[in-house]
This record gives sequence, structure tokens and C-alpha cells, in this order.
Amino acid sequence: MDVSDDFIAGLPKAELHLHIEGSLEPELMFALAARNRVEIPFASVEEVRAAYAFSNLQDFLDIYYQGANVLLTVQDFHDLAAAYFDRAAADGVVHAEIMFDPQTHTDRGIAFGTVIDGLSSAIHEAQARHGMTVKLILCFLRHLDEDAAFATLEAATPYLDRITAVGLDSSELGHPPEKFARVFAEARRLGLKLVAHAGEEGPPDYVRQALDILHIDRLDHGNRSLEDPVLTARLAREGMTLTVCPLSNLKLCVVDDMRDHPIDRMLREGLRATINSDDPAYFGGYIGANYRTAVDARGLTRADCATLARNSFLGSFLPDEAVAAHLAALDAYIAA
Ligand SMILES: Nc1ncnc2[nH]cnc12
Ligand SMILES: [Zn+2]
Repeated sequence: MDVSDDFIAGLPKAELHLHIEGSLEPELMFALAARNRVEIPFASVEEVRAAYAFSNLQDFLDIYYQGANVLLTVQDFHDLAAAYFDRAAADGVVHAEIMFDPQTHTDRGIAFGTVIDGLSSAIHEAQARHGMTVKLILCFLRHLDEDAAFATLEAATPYLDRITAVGLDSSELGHPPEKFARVFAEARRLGLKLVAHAGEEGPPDYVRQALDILHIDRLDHGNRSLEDPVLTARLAREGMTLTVCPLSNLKLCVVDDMRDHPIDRMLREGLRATINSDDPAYFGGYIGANYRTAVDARGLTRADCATLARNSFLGSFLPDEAVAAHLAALDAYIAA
């Protein structure tokens, strides 16, 4: 049976790898620039989109951090997140665990509370409007030092009841997980879950460090783990969830062609892989488009899509009862 767009959109799924700053569409960037009287180096939405041609992660990050300059107020962060939740709901997302980069904002003089209050009000709205549940992941920027990460964790202290996990993102090469060993240990002591980007551009050894030194609960990307059969077998054996992002991988040249994407190989190797959108405004599509491209390029079946959706709930930080309820709804959808 073919895998239609309607089947993909109706498939109940969780999104586990989404940077909220990466959901800033050019139209909203322009609207916020005008509202806040912030200069941006683009004359039109078309010019912004034309600038989204990247040859690696750093190329993208330079433009992504610049885009975030238009975000100033509680309302801005609310509007950003509300737009994402509406799009995610239309793509069948019933639960989202979204990342935010506080240092991108606090380093510009925006208070931590401004960021999290705006996100929180959009989260409450998404729960009411879409019945969606949402968890927040605070990411440390790995190109900055560990002291800066500690200062960010300190700034987050009054808001820890709203934060589920910490993560590690930004420029991977040259910034191995071990650089953040102490701050991850402290986050664990505070009761937070731990995730980290590893094996996107970095070597398998960075994935090993994320496992053995950071003690992560979930691995973001992880593509380059496949270069090491021992590591791959270990990830499968330990049931580690990988948050894979096909359109991101193409746009950032982690794969040269979508036809070379390893998503089906990951499933065959027994990895608990999931499909996610990473930075959808920059990479050409939300989670539904990521499923679509994986299906088209790699011939995934409806059963594969169901496995990926199942993995998204199993890899979430939801309590067991909520996971069981989502899996039952997924089974009912597949059986219908
Ligand atoms: N794909 C990615 N890798 C690392 N840091 C990021 N920040 C936003 N998107 C990212
Ligand atoms: Zn990411």
C-alpha cells in the first residue's frame, strides 16, 4: 500500500528534535523586525530564502543566530512557538519536546524569563487548542565554554519546574561532549534528563563520549555512529533513541543525496530511530515533509512509518501511562 500524505499527517507522532529558533519563518522574521525596529540584512522574504544554501553546519549556524536577533519580547517568543505548534499539529504531532538556546538571547541582553514566559504561554495555548503536550529542553551552546553553560543553568534555576531536560547544540567539531561533563552531571543532580547532539558532523568517538561521559538519555542525530559497528550494536542493545532529521542532513551536507540517507539502515540495524525536523524554517519542511522525503527517497513502508512513530513515543520523556496511551492510539490508527 502506498504511503500517502494523508497517512503521514494522520499518523500520531512525537517530535523530539526541534529548535524553536529554527522554526522562525522568513515572513515572521520580517514582521518581528518591523515590529521591533530591528535591522536585518535582507530586503525581502525571497532574499532570505535564497540565503539558505549551506555547505555545512557552521554556514547554517551563522545565519540562524543572526535571524534570532529579531526576537526581543515575551510576545515574540510566544508568536514564534505558537506558529510552530499550529504547523506541528497539522502534521499529526501530539507531543513535542522542543529545544531552546537561552544563551543566544541572554547574550543579547534578553532576560531568561522573557524567553521562557513567551514559550510557556504558547505551550498552554497549544495544549488548549490542539490537545498537544509539550516539554522544554534547555540547550547549552557548545562553542561557548562550560562556565557559560553553568551560568545558564543557574539562570534557569527559578524555572526548573518548566524544564524537562538539558541538551548540547551548535558547532560540533572541536567541541566534544567531554567539555561539558561537569555541567551535565549537575543537571542530572537537579533531576533533569540529558540529551546531546553528537555524530552529526562529529566522529563516533563524540557519540561514545556523550554516552560514557555525559550519560545521555537520548542522542540527537547520531548519524556517524554507523561508521562504527561496535558502537552501532551498543546503541541498539541499549535501546538508545536517535532523533534523526533527514531534511537537515541534506541541507547541511551530512548526506550528499537523500537517496543515500541511512534512515532505513538504522531501522535494519535495530536502532530506535525517529524522524524529526530540527530547524524546519531553514531546511525546507516540518516533520511531515521529513517523513515524506524519507519515504520517497528510501522506500519506507507504512509499517516503517509506524515503527518510527512508535519509537518517537518510546523515546520521549513522557510517563509510562502516557506512552502506553499514545501507542494504543497509534495501533488503532494503523488497524483502521
Ligand atoms: N542541526 C543542528 N546542529 C547543531 N546545532 C544546532 N542548532 C540548531 N540546529 C542545530
Ligand atoms: Zn538540532
